[in-house]
Amino acid sequence: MTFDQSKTRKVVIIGTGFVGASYAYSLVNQGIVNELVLVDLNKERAEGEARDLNHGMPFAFASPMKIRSGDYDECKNADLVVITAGANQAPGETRLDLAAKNAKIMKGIVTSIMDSGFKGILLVATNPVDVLTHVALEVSNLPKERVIGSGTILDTARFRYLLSEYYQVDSRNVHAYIIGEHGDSELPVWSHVQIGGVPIEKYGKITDVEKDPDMINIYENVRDAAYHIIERKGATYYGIGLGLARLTKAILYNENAIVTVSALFEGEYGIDNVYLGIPAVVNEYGVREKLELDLNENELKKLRESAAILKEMTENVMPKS
Ligand SMILES: NC(=O)C1=CN([C@@H]2O[C@H](COP(=O)(O)OP(=O)(O)OC[C@H]3O[C@@H](n4cnc5c(N)ncnc54)[C@H](O)[C@@H]3O)[C@@H](O)[C@H]2O)C=CC1
Ligand SMILES: CC(=O)C(=O)O
Repeated sequence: MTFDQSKTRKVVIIGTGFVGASYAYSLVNQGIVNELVLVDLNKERAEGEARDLNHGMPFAFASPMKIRSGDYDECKNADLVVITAGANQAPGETRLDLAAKNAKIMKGIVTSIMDSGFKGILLVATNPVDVLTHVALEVSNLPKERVIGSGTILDTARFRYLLSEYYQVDSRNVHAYIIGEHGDSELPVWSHVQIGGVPIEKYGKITDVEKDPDMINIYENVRDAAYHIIERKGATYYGIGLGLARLTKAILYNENAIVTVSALFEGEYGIDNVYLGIPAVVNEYGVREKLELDLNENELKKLRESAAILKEMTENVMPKS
């Protein structure tokens, strides 16, 4: 794997807790950026993370990176700013329970980013990610293509992993999407699941995939994965750290990659003015296009229900200007 190093690629991470630090570590391992700046309310923490990461540089696989802690002025010439700051879930809490608290934090952070003169792409991971990406859009006034949420990238990865374990095939040969809310109302697009290009009902010799107990169990384990991990270790971070690195590569290397991000719906699937997880083509300009999946009636109904939940929550917490 070699990357074009002729261009400087600068990323600023806002929030260097579990998620921000895991993402930074993934970037270092994959050598995706040249310059990485860590910003946190807790400046000591950001500085400590920067020092620790720098000490791994002699072991890094790719070209050396410049890593430092800093402040919002660093966003001015950044290609990408990734927001991972804010409260995470306590055991038993839903992502939506964090909405009011994190919307206030998001407003302050995005205002500071924009005050720097930032003109790049904003990527949001803070939960509830769909709601907060919409807040980031409103506060930043950036074009909608350039305000992206990590959406269901992690849920889709969990889904592919669990299917790959069940069928004992490489997860990279499983094609499957989770769409809608990154949260309790998310849904699996069973009608489009393929193993090595073969539809799942044929591959798995299943008559009705939506009613199959093993497949329902897989979906429920995807939906509830964060709860299961938070009960055991307090937070989730490696999976999303790698997912954010994947999105970073898609953006900074103009990959036109199809990834399940949270993007603004504007009438697609009969859904308007709400951010939701959907497979989309992502490149250096942000979201180039959302895929128009041929959803069945049940999937469409569930997607619209998920959208309605998020829309109401977004309206409730959207900061007044
Ligand atoms: N989108 C996804 O798939 C996932 C999202 N998350 C979300 O990521 C967020 C962060 O989670 P963790 O890293 O585990 O939390 P954490 O508590 O470890 O880190 C949060 C960091 O944000 C910083 N912070 C708080 N307010 C700030 C502000 N105004 N400006 C700058 N920094 C500020 C804190 O000082 C802390 O270092 C949570 O909302 C969590 O739910 C977590 C996992 C997956
Ligand atoms: C915490 C969270 O959003 C997740 O692990 O999916």
